[in-house]
This record gives sequence, C-alpha cells and structure tokens, in this order.
Amino acid sequence: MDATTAPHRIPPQMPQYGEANHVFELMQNMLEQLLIHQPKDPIPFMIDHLQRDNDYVPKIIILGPPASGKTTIAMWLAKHLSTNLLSVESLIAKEYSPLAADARMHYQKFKMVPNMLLIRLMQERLKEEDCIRRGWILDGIPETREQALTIQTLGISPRHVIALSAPDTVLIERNLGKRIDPQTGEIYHTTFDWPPESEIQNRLMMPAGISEGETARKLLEYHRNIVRILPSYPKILKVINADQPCVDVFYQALTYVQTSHRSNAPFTPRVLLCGPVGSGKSLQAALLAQKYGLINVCCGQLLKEAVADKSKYGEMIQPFFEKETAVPDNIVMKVLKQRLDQQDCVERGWVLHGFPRDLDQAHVMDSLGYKPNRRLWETLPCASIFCLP
Ligand SMILES: Nc1ncnc2c1ncn2[C@@H]1O[C@H](COP(=O)(O)OP(=O)(O)OP(=O)(O)O)[C@@H](O)[C@H]1O
Ligand SMILES: Nc1nc2c(ncn2[C@@H]2O[C@H](COP(=O)(O)OP(=O)(O)O)[C@@H](O)[C@H]2O)c(=O)[nH]1
Repeated sequence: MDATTAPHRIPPQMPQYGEANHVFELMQNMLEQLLIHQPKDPIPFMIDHLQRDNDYVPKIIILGPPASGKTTIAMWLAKHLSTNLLSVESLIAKEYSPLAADARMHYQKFKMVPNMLLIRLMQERLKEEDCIRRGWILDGIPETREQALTIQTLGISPRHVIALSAPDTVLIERNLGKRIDPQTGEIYHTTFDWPPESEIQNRLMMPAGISEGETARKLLEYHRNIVRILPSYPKILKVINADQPCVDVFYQALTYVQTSHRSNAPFTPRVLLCGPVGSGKSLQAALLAQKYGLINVCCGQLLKEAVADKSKYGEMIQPFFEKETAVPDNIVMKVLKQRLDQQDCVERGWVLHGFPRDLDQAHVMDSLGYKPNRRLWETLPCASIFCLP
C-alpha cells in the first residue's frame, strides 16, 4: 500500500500538544459554560471566557456536621490558596446590599435564610471580580439538596467537594470547647487549639448555639440533609475523617484540592519506570504492557537487537559492546527515537525502562520531546539487590 492510499496517520505531535496545553479541558470547560449560560452571541462569550482564564482557580465546597471543623479548614485553605471564603454569615453580613439586609432580618428572626435568597446572595458575590480571578470556597453551603441543585443549575460548579465526618458524640463534646476571637473571627478551642497570647485568650468569646442540646439538634438536621446533598457530587467528592488533629485534616484537604481530576480527554500513557538493577522494572513493565496494551520498550534490549540485526546503529554500538563500555547517549537516543516514533508507540503509548540512567540522558530525552506522563520509581534495599538470583 503506497503513501497515497495508506490510512491517514495522526502526527505524534498533535496529541502531545493537546495534552501539554490542556486543549481538551479548555474546550470542555468553555462548552460547559456555553451550555449553562446560553449567551445570545456565543463568540464574545467564548472570547471573554478564554481571556478570563480562570478554569483552574479554586472552586471548593466544604461540608460537614457542626464542630467538624469545616470553618476552621475553610479559613486555613482560603489563606493558603489566597482565595475567597464564602459562608452564610459572610454573605448576609455584606454592607449596602438590600438582599443581604433582607437575609439578615430572616436570619435574626428564624436562624435561617430562605433558599432562593441565599442562592441569589451567593450568585451576586461569585460574580464579583475577586471571586472570578481568585476562586472561592463555600463553607457549609449547600445546606439542602434544593440548594445543591439550584447551585448546579446556575452553573456554579465546584471542582472539589470535601465532606468532613466524625462521630456525633465527639462533635457534641468538641463543640463545648469552641471559642471565637471577636476581633479577627479566628476560631479556637479550649482543649485542642488554645492561643498562646494572653491578650487573645482574654478576649475569646463562647459563641451561641454550642450547648449539647443545640449541637445535637443541628446534627439531626445535618444528617437529614447531607445524605441527599452528597449524591449531587459523585465524581468530585472526598470524605475526610475529622476525628483527628486539625492539621492532619487540613493537609489531607489541601492535598485533595490541589489534585486535578481526570478529564475525558483522550489519554495516551507514556510511562517511565526507573529504579536500581533488580528492582523489578522489566517485570513491572511487562505486566503494565500486558494490562494496558502499552508497548514495552526496554532500552538495553533495543541496543542488543540493533547489534544483532547489524543495522546502521548496530554497527555503531558493536564496538562499545565489545569493549564493554557505555554506549554514547546520542547513539542510544537515536535508537530510542526510532522506536518511540513508530506508529504503535504513538497510538498505544509506551512503558520505557533502562533509560534514562542519569540526568544528562533525562535532559536529552526531554529536549527531544519525549515527556512521560506517568513516572514510577522502584526502590529496593541494597542488601536485597545482592540477594537476587
Ligand atoms: N480536627 C479537630 N480536632 C479538634 N478540634 C477541632 C478540629 N476541628 C475543629 N476543631 C475545633 O472544633 C470547634 C468547631 O470548629 P469549626 O467551627 O471550624 O467547626 P464547624 O464545622 O465550622 O462548626 P459549625 O458548623 O458549628 O460552625 C472549634 O473550636 C475548632 O477549634
Ligand atoms: N521477590 C521479588 N522478586 C522480584 C520482584 N520483581 C522482580 N523480581 C525478580 O527480581 C529479578 C530482577 O527483576 P527485573 O524485572 O529483571 O529487574 P530490573 O533489573 O529492574 O529490570 C528477577 O528474577 C525477578 O523475577 C518482586 O516484586 N519481588
């Protein structure tokens, strides 16, 4: 079959460009916003969306029962990520907003804000420039499934949802020790998080609604609602045990919100297996290749085959094999390039082992555009290596 009738081959650079520049995710996010907002004229909307470039700012929801620490964790995350923290209290405290004044009145009278009023307040806040540019964290919102569904319909899509959980008995006990600094709004605890400064200690206040009875009532309300809220976030939800030190909860939450979810983008695995001799690279490479249909590329094997085939590169490699000296990087890279550019590696992906062996080789590989998107390092105690058969 000559070149004019051969099937069209996608050049390897195309999928790699798309992957390196997140083109698929970019288009997917823009399409999502287009379908949600349905602008009269899509073109200016798309231009504005792309120029805003805020697909990767934090968009986080933190849920949890009373005293689980969601406000504490949300405040720490907001500081660490330099993003905006939105809670019912902060939304209704907004000045010069008739909506907020109306919400405050409801909150003072009934200790709650009607769903639609809260959603409109939140929508108003999320449209502000700082939320668009630096993202947001919703602390304890949504409180009901109706709110969750309305938020989704309005196109307010979180990228990460964290649900804290802890036994009710722990939370009732814990809430009794809650204290708030009226000046900074910081949250402390008489046992778990007591400020060292006596000046702060002296001004701490006991917030309302932390008695055993009130916490138990809030817990009942929370359990009734949360089971209907969480199914709204099947693929972006992480439940974290809050019955552990606050700092541990924080770092688990931070690690999660800093991971990006797998998109629907086509993905060609390019796996690099590194590790000392005998660490099992060849075995794991064979298993990975078999399980995922990847091409198993063993650098040492490639060089041996080149010599055995007496190819152009084989003749260059032969003398180094005979002298038992290292084959120069440029020759190794040429043999590797020839293999990795073959259609099967481009289409199915590869698992490479035995190269690179040092930083220079790694730089050469990177400079030629062979960028693995999964890197696995196998370690082994030296003693075990010498015991291998
Ligand atoms: N992991 C933790 N271990 C011990 N104490 C904690 C932990 N997380 C929070 N606390 C303490 O528990 C109290 C309640 O924390 P916080 O107000 O953040 O919880 P919350 O879920 O926002 O509660 P609420 O919904 O009632 O506002 C605070 O005194 C806080 O210092
Ligand atoms: N016990 C044990 N042996 C292994 C494991 N993986 C590989 N081996 C054995 O260790 C030896 C070296 O494995 P190999 O895959 O060639 O290591 P490489 O040098 O890193 O490629 C072989 O005899 C393997 O059967 C493992 O996970 N556990």
